[in-house]
Amino acid sequence: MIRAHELTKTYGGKTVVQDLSFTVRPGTVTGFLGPNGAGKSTTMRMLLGLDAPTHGRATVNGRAYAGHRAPLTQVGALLEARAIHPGRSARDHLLALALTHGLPRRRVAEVLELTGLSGVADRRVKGFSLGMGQRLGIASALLGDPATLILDEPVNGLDPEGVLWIRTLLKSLAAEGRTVLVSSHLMSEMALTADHLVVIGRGRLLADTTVDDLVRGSGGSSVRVVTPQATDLRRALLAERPRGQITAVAPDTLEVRGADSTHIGRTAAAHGIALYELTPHTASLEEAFMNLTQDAVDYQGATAA
Ligand SMILES: Nc1ncnc2c1ncn2[C@@H]1O[C@H](COP(=O)(O)OP(=O)(O)OP(=O)(O)O)[C@@H](O)[C@H]1O
Repeated sequence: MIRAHELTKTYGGKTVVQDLSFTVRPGTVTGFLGPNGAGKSTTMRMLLGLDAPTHGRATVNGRAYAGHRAPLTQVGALLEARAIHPGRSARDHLLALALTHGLPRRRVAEVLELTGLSGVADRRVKGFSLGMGQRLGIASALLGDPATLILDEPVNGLDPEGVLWIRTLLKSLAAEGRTVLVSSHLMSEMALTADHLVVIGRGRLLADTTVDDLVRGSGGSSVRVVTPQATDLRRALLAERPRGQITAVAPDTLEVRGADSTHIGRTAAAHGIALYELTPHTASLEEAFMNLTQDAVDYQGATAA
């Protein structure tokens, strides 16, 4: 379990994380999302005791990170900036980590196997691809068999097979009852991996909700209707639900928000209106994220007119 309570971080007068409170529960994968510069890495560093909050506090498994006697057995972390000695092999890197933290040697072989690195365990890290380095970072995070994992952009640099592997791994770690907090820029990937989401923008909490509720609540879902009686259907739908939003995207095509396809189909049947097409469109997590964060984006590209 991870708890952030009123976490605030100020750098040289600029507040980059502000009054952030959330709880990450065991047994689920929680996605940590936010536009570039939103404060995700800073928050993760505060959770791990690498940055001191200006105000507020963070606990992992009931204590501040620094308060744990054997932190690697409590929290495994993968941060973007990794410091791995390039001349060392993966096995030696993990062995050094295990020995300095009082962890059993057998864990080294176990995590190498788990992360698919057994075959390259004795190669020097300096020859590793980005994806292999990422796997080694995850192996290090898992070394202490921790109940909580905090991973900053773990799919960075992974190929599609690697992305699938990490998705499966994170879900199985959560299914074992662990707490898993994972940041990512890839919304489509988070939609497949996470059950719960904490979304921040400009250092503030924007949403702490399930993936389903975020998508549903974004108002992005609509139904596309093709009918030769578009005007009649629009009138019939508005008579029943005056607050519904109906946009004519072509003379015979309506985009309806605020009514599902069952309701639209029944209304059309009741008025003898023929339908040629009735297609529900559910907003993607990407769309929901854009809706939620559009006012909290620091670096926005110009939109073509
Ligand atoms: N050590 C530091 N000193 C000054 N400013 C910092 C420091 N670390 C982060 N910042 C600033 O804090 C803000 C949040 O940065 P952070 O890296 O936490 O965001 P992020 O959400 O992880 O972004 P990204 O998705 O781009 O990695 C940025 O404006 C960044 O420039």
